[in-house]
Amino acid sequence: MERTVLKNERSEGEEVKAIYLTGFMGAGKTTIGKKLGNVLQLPVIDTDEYIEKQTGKSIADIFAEEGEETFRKYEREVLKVLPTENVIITTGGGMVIQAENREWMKTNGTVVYLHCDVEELFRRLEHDSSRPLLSENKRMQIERLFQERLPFYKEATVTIDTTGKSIDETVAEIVTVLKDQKRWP
Ligand SMILES: Nc1ncnc2c1ncn2[C@@H]1O[C@H](COP(=O)(O)OP(=O)(O)OP(=O)(O)O)[C@@H](O)[C@H]1O
Ligand SMILES: O=C(O)C1=C[C@@H](O)[C@@H](O)[C@H](O)C1
Ligand SMILES: [Mg+2]
Repeated sequence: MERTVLKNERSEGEEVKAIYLTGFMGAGKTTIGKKLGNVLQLPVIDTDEYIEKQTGKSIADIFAEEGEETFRKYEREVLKVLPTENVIITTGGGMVIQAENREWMKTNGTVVYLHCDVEELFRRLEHDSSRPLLSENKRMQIERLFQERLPFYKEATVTIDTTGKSIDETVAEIVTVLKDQKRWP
């Protein structure tokens, strides 16, 4: 994986630790991360998009041609080559399943878990066909994976419940919590 170096947009002494957004597929990490980046004036890197660029393949093709194990290896690698200051990193839904990744994110940044209940996740993902792990029995797969992963998501520094909230409301709540916890100046 190629290392990414960002132009430092914050003044010296103003560095903030990376903000990692975690959560289940459809929780809104990618969507909310982009808006949060606008509000906080921080660059945003999405690990799924980064892997797609580096490999020149879609996530679906990586799963189909190289298998999930290889995709998980790319996820481990990508975290290590991304900056750990002055950046928002929106992760793939399965980033937290590897202990090594959870440790890395906790050590190097603030981990913000975007929670969403299963009903709403299902509504958001019902007509989506881009996620290889939800290709059949979508409802059952969401419920099973969600229960399996919940303990890992809960290891986050901060949990934000997005259920029933608009994208803008969630963004505003993240900013408030980061400021309250002195994780954002
Ligand atoms: N209130 C809401 N908050 C977040 N997303 C919402 C909301 N309402 C609808 N959506 C839609 O749900 C989808 C969330 O998808 P998004 O790709 O951001 O999720 P993700 O967490 O990045 O998933 P993945 O783990 O697969 O990368 C988007 O299409 C978004 O427009
Ligand atoms: O939850 C998951 O395991 C995944 C989520 C997506 O972001 C992609 O990383 C991929 O579809 C796998
Ligand atoms: Mg995403």
